[in-house]
Amino acid sequence: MATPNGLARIDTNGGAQKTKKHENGICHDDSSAPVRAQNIDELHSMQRKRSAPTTPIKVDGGAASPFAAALSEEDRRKQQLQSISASLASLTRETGPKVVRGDPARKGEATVKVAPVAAPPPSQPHHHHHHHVAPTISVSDSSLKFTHVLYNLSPAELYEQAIKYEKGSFITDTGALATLSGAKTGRSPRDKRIVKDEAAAQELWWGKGSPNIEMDEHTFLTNRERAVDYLNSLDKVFVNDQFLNWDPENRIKVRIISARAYHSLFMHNMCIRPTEEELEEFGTPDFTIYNAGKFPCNRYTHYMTSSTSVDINLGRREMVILGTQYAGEMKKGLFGVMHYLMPKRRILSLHSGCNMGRDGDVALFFGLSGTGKTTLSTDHNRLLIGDDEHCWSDNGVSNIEGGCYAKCIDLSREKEPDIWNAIKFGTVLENVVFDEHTREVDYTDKSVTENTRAAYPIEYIPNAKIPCVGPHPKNVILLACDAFGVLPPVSKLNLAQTMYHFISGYTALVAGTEDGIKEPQATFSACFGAAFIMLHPTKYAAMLAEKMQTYGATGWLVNTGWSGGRYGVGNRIKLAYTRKIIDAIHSGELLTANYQKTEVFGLEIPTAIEGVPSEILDPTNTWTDKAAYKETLLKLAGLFGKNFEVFASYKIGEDSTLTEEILAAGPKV
Ligand SMILES: Nc1ncnc2c1ncn2[C@@H]1O[C@H](COP(=O)(O)OP(=O)(O)O)[C@@H](O)[C@H]1O
Ligand SMILES: C=C(OP(=O)(O)O)C(=O)O
Ligand SMILES: [Ca+2]
Ligand SMILES: [Mn+2]
Repeated sequence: MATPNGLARIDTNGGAQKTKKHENGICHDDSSAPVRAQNIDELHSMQRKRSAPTTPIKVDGGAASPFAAALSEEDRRKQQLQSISASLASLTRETGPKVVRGDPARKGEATVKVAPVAAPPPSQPHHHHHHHVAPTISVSDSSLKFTHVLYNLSPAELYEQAIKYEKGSFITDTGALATLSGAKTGRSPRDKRIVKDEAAAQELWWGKGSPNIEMDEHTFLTNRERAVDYLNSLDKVFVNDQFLNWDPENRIKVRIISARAYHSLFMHNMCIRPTEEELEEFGTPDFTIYNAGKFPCNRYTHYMTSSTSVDINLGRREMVILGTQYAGEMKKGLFGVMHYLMPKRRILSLHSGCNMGRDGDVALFFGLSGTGKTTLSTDHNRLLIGDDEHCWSDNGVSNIEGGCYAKCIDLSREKEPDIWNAIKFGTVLENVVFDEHTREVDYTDKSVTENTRAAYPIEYIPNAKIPCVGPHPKNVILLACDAFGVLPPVSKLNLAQTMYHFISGYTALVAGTEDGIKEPQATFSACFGAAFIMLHPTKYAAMLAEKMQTYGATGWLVNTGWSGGRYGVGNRIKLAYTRKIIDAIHSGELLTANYQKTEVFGLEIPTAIEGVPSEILDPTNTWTDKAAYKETLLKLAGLFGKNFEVFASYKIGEDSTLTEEILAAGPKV
């Protein structure tokens, strides 16, 4: 099998061998073709060329079969690059830069040979003239420039790009790509803008409490131009063409144009990765992101409060990112778009994790950031459908994404083995600190940020359910990390209570993590994801109520936060106990348990759960200072009531009795 120079199994035959292999139904796998390369450089160039997944269809140069598809590989590439060039054209220009495929650093290699194929200015004829034509007024400088497109590179290629060109990129001891996101290590919800055109003014939720801060079309175009100009000024850009939503009927095609290999690898992991065939037929994307995050926004345009601007234009189906390199901005930006597109199709978009038991019982895990969606949906005994973003249609649930984005602060192999093991080659590790020499990551180190993250393809979790779809949910679990320590570890909710808590979207986080005890901060985020919803929360709530009723799903409220006192006095509920509670929900054990009702919040709490000390199930037992407990409980109830005031005047669904029941389902102060 080994070739004469000892290099076994490398196809040096330019792909021609591939077509030969199956001739007459016989697989000539053992035939060793002569090495055609004259030197090692040539061999390397062939090896790279053959293996590059940037060639989405049949290997080029292979014996062109008379039965080949109508569109030649070259024409297809040409179309693809023209479409990217059009993407990169600003609005005042007729064309973008001349985009070519491949890394400019690999001069003279085959990747560059595909040549300038960008749309020529309309005044210039396509062919015949090889002499230089002076630019006309309709041609700007940028359309004369070459921008190399690194199109759907593989993780290995993206590693090389990141390590070679991006400061702060390193390979960790387990093979992950450690990288830094720059000054922003979390999302910037206050800098997110939505273009309020006529349709958006009608359809979206605006005003008090809404996350949608308006932007006019002109300001959007100013920012878009700034982003496009920045991207065009670069030698090379990364382009990802991928999908969102595993439901084949409701799949969305997205294109992400970015300046960093880190961003391209992140989206490679987080979106659904197309097969070669799917990429071949990709066509025009439904939505495009221009990520110029390394470049600040123009502070002199309207609406800007900082150098960061994340702008969504639903009409143009575009998103522009300036002044933040935090990669989560892209994934959550697209999630916002899905929160608009899916309800139009009567599909409910959910900020939740999702998993499924071996006998098909599906659970949803709603919750704000840090409450446990990723941790609890990643369960060794169950199939993972997804950790963060889903759709619930008439056919069941589907994951929107192709990957997971786990928090890794204090990550341990013992407590979260599946996430731990997913941090390997291909995974993006953001803002972690590691040993300079061993490259061993210290997950307890918060010196860059507490929001350290790992982004990995969902198949890195051994029991991922691929395709990531499942039947209608049986359990709807609302997660709240209650730093006040007064919510019970688990409560069973009726439908009205489920809606009340879904619309409230409560969690409480600790203000600071150091210098002693600080007051926990209550956060209310409608639908457990106010930052991403586009319509009024009651629209999503009505859809959820209808679906839960139709399919008979049970609601649960799980406190993954404090017990036995507020933050600083009590302790965070042990993850092992929360897992036992979740197990009892999945198994059905909790449906038939004995319940008692709590004061103020009126929650039904079980008296016993296998594997969990019974005394922790009722917070009145765990607080030693009973007066402090009551005071804190009333304080939190007051915050809930105040938050819900804005929703009191809205009707939920067609039936006004449900609305009244929901209003009555809140705490009584
Ligand atoms: N009882 C608990 N339940 C869930 N998570 C817990 C618990 N105790 C500590 N944690 C930690 O809280 C974090 C939850 O974060 P994560 O699952 O990423 O949240 P989300 O996906 O909702 O943003 C993890 O770091 C997890 O280890
Ligand atoms: C990516 C995010 O989601 P989560 O914290 O819910 O995992 C985020 O909020 O930036
Ligand atoms: Ca070839
Ligand atoms: Mn998560």
